[in-house]
Order: sequence, then C-alpha cells, then structure tokens
Amino acid sequence: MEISAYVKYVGVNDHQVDLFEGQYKVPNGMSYNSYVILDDKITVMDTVDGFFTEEWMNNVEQVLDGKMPDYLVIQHMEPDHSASIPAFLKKYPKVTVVSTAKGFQFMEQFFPEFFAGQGLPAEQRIVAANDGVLELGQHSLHFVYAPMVHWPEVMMTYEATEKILFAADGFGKFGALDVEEEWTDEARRYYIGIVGKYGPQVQAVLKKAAGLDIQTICSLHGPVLKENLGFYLEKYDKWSSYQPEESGVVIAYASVYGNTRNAAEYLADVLQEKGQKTVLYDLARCDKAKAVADAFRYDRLVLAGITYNGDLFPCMRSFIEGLTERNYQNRKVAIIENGTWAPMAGKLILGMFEKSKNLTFTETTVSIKSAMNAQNKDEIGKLAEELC
Ligand SMILES: Cc1cc2nc3c(=O)[nH]c(=O)nc-3n(C[C@H](O)[C@H](O)[C@H](O)COP(=O)(O)O)c2cc1C
Repeated sequence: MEISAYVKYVGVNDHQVDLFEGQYKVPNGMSYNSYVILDDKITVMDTVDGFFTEEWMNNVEQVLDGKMPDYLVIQHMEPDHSASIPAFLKKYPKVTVVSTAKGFQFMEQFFPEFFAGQGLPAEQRIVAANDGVLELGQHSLHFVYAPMVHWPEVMMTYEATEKILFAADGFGKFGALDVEEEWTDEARRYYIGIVGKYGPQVQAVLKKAAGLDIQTICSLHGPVLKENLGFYLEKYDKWSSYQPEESGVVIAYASVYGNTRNAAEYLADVLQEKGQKTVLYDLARCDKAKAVADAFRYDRLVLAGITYNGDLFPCMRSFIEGLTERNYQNRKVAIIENGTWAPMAGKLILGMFEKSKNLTFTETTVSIKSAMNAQNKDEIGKLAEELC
C-alpha cells in the first residue's frame, strides 16, 4: 500500500490470533503496521508480531528493492511490534536502531543476545530525544514522547514534510486491513481496553499534537487515517477525558436463573417507552470488552446483579473491575440487586466504586428477593424516572 511516493506500508494482517493481548476477541483479526520511508536515509518504522516476521521481511525487501535500510525506528516495544527486531538485525546488521532510552532498555530485556553486552554497538544506536529531530534527506522525523500510551517507552514520530504522525498504538483499532468495517466501534473497544486507563497521558500527547499540522495518521494497528482527522482527534479527546460520547443507558446484568434479567429487561422497556436509548448486556455471556467500551460510550449505567455466596456473581465483579481500573467517572449509575436470603449485591457494588470520581448514584436502589414483584416494578418505575 502506498502512503505517498516516499512512504510505503509493509505491515501484515493476522487472522490467526484468537485473543489479542491475551484477552480481546478480535473476530476480524488484527493488523500489525510497519512503514518504510524512502529517502537518502532509508528508514523502517517499527516491526511486526513474531508470527509474521517472514512475510513482513519480504514486504520490506520488496520496497527496499535491493537497497539497504539505514534506520530502524522502534516507537513501541510491545512484542506485537518488536518481536521481529532480531531477524531484521540479522539480515541488516549495519542498520542503526532509533528508540527512546527505555526502548533500548526493553530491547536488552527482550533480546539480550542483540542488545546486552556485545550486542548492537553504541555507534548503531540513536537514543531519540523528546522533541529530537532525525534528518533523512527530504524528510525529517520529530520524536514526540508518549509515555504510558500505553507502555512507558513509547514515542510517536511526526514527519514534517509529508505531515504524517506515526502514532505508535494511538488511533489504532481491532481488525485486519483486509476486512472492511466502520472505524469507531472497534477503535473505541481497542482504546478503552488497551489505552483507557491512561487518559491524562493521552491528553498530554493530544496537546503536543495540537501544535502539529497533521494530514495523515499512521497507527501501528488499523487503517491509515487520511481524511476528516478532526473526527478521530475529537473521539480521542472525549475518550481520554472520560466524557460520555452519547446519551444512553447501559443495563449490565448478572443473573443465573433469569429473575434479575427479567428486572433488567423490564427497566429497559420502561426507559424505551420514555424515549431513552438502552443497551442490555448479559455479563455472563457478552464480550466484556464491548460492555466496558459501551459503559464509557454512554452517560448512564445500571448494574443489576445477584448476590452469590455472600459476594457478587464473578462476571459482575469482573465487569466493575474493568470499569474502575480504567478510571470510570462522569456517569450516573443505578443499582438493582437480587438476593434470596441475604441480599448484599447492592452494598458490594457500591463498595467497588468507593475510589471512583464524579459518579452520581440514583436515590433509588431496587432490592429484589428472588423474583421481581409488584413493589419492585413500582421501584423500577421510580428508578427509570431518576435516569431520565
Ligand atoms: C450459586 C448461588 C449462590 C447464591 N448465593 C446467595 C447468597 O449468598 N445470598 C443470597 O441472598 N442469595 C444468593 N443466591 C440467590 C441469588 O442472589 C438470586 O436471588 C437467585 O439466583 C435468583 O436470581 P436470578 O434468577 O437472577 O439468578 C444464590 C444463587 C445461586 C445460584
């Protein structure tokens, strides 16, 4: 794929991966992106996952067309981007590696035979400085540190001539490039899941990016973004400031025999009659990452859960942890609990949010004893009022 006359795409698609980063289902696979900048100094931007080293090396060789690369820029050391460094160094032993100091530290940890002791000599290493510049000829690379987006060593790279931001994992999405799909849902699930915890750090990078004239965004995952970049920057600004994108109520329930599900569905009906957008999640069966992403997408959340051996049903606990570990905030939250002999779910749910900021809990908490009764229906009606 040609980004421009001088910048070529040499990445790969992965349809083998079952769980990306060991937890995310990716029905449309993943892409591991890498780019070659052809100039006086030929530069390769990042490598790819170790399962695709050979394919990637062939892609690079095709674009090099017999020439030798001068630089290998490593923006992010996570193995889905760094695992092919050793093969690349074996094939191109004269290349100079460019990365942050922490990037080199991680290279020594992951690939000691190439970077520790007698490894790559100092004259073949360039430690990129924050705001540092590397001239390639017509192109110049400006390094923008992006620590904890989402690892500590990460930097992004702005190429000033063609106004390209090589964004490391930023602006990425789940899904291989040979699958046509709308960007937002899988970019949101990817961002909230992988980067969501680091909103302040993303905000810091967005502030630096605001000063750059960016016309193309080349992420390490997902499509190259060329048009309407304001849309993507606005999404990242909203997601990283923990603001809801849309008005709507996510109703996430954890039910074994269906009584709590009935209450959740009844609430959804009442809210829909009031013109509210609702999204229901059966936490025992849904894609948790999707439910977490929607909890950040919408402005209201209802947690409907059973008491389970004096605790929360595991899928409810895991879902709430998925929210709190990503700094869930700025939302209105309601609770429907169920217990047959000693309902505790409401108290336990509330306790899990005690360290969270800017959450408003409804006055009404609905407490069901085994199965929803007429009084519970009235309480759910009141709850719906509070949620509108
Ligand atoms: C394995 C199991 C353990 C339960 N433990 C408790 C409990 O400790 N305290 C309690 O009040 N109810 C307990 N319950 C009852 C549930 O909280 C709930 O009332 C019942 O499952 C009906 O809701 P459901 O149809 O949504 O599952 C338990 C239910 C199950 C299946």
